[in-house]
Parts: sequence; C-alpha cells; structure tokens
Amino acid sequence: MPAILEARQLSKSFGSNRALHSLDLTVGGGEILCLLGANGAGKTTTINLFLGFLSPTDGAALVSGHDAVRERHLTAPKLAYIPEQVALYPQLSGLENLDHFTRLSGRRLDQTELLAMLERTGLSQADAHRRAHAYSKGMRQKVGIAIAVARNAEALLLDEPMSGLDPAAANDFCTLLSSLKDQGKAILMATHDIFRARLVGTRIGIMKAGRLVELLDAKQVDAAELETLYLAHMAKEEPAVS
Ligand SMILES: Nc1ncnc2c1ncn2[C@@H]1O[C@H](COP(=O)(O)OP(=O)(O)OP(=O)(O)O)[C@@H](O)[C@H]1O
Repeated sequence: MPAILEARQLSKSFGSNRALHSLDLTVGGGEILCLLGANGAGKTTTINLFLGFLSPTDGAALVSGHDAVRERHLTAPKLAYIPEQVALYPQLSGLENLDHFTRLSGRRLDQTELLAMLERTGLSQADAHRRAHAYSKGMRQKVGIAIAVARNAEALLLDEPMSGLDPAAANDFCTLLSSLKDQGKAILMATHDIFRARLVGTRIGIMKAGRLVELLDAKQVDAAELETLYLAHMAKEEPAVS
C-alpha cells in the first residue's frame, strides 16, 4: 500500500542535542503505527516534523510524497493533529467547536451531519450541545477526533492522546482509532501505553534517544512480551535498526 506518511533519513538537532537520528519509517492508509519511548526519545519531534512545525536538519518528512516544510500548503490539509489536550473554545458547545474548526478547514457541513459525526465518536446529543468548558478530557478528545474526520484528513498524528483518560474512555478512544484505520486513514501515535499500543497498533516502533531501535508487527508479540522487549531496549546501549 502506498505510504501516506514517510520519514526519509529524518534527522533533527537542537544545537548539539541530536533529538532525531536518521529516522526511516512509513505509515500507509489502514495502518496505526504506535511509537513508544522514554521521555525525550524523539516522538514529539517526529510528529512536529510531519506537521511542518519544525524543519529537519537532514532528510525529509513526506506526506503523500510532499515535503512537510517546503510544501506545507499541500500537506497541512491532509493532516489532523490530536495533542494530549485537545484545545476547544470553552464558551462554545462541542457542536459549535466542530462547526468552527470544520469551516476553518474550508468545508461546510450542516448541523445534522456535524451532530452525526459527534455521535459516531460516542458523544451524546445532549453533551454535543453543552459548553466545552464542562467537558471531561475524554469528551474533548472525541470532539478532536470528530474535527479530524470532518476535515477529511488522510493522516492523523496523535501525541499521547490517551494519557489521563480513564480505562473506559481510553478503550472508547482505541475503538474510534480502529474504525478510522478501517476507513483507510494513516495513523501515527506517540504513546507511553504499551498495553493499548499493542491492542490498537498494527505496528509498534520503539524509540530511544532519537533512534528507532525496534519496529515490529503488533501481531508478533503479546503485551507482556512487548513490555519485556521495551524494558530490555531501555536498559542497553544499541545502534538503530533503521
Ligand atoms: N524546541 C526544542 N528546543 C530544544 N530542544 C528540544 C526542543 N524540542 C525537543 N527538544 C529535545 O529533543 C529531544 C526529544 O524530545 P521529544 O519531545 O521529541 O521527546 P518525546 O519522545 O516526545 O518525549 P516525551 O515522552 O517526554 O514527550 C529531547 O532531548 C528534548 O529536550
């Protein structure tokens, strides 16, 4: 399947700190690649390079073959970004937020379509009409997913979107991601949740100190084996696999 997201020898240094060393990876439509790694491993840097928020020191981040920095006008509409805390206008309802962000992306959907999108994420009609300042984190993440769907993005970049979600909300979130994968979206997610990475991911990458040290098919391991592998990588010095 053709790659929607592709990192080619992607490297980023901040002064003398090499945050990312020559990363090669691809994420195709219908794939969820989960990036695991300790704090400072380079996961957020990778996402920011795809978003074009950072320029690589070497190599390139490509979105459907376009350079994420030089051709950002082409790549930005293809991407949806879901951070740890989805920022919504607190005085607007979930429905009004969705309407606002959808219009910003140049699309116009009527109220019935917007409500249906929110309902598909599991947000009730009553909650869709409540002001976002009263939303739980899980509810905000659902609106974030609805915004991504309404924008018709081809790829989703998620940076620790489940941290702080209770198990039921995290489970709902994984179900939503799986349905987006089944619709052909390419999903790259940074997470510290080994168990859910194994559950929802089609592939798992382990990063350490800016290097991709392991890239495996999620079906190859169970959660306990993945945790053992992860801890073994964290404990030793090693070169990159990519
Ligand atoms: N804007 C910046 N300026 C300077 N250094 C930065 C900047 N952003 C990231 N770094 C450094 O780059 C390295 C990788 O950071 P990054 O945020 O990508 O890690 P991470 O894997 O996302 O970590 P976490 O799990 O804590 O979110 C770290 O050493 C970090 O201090």
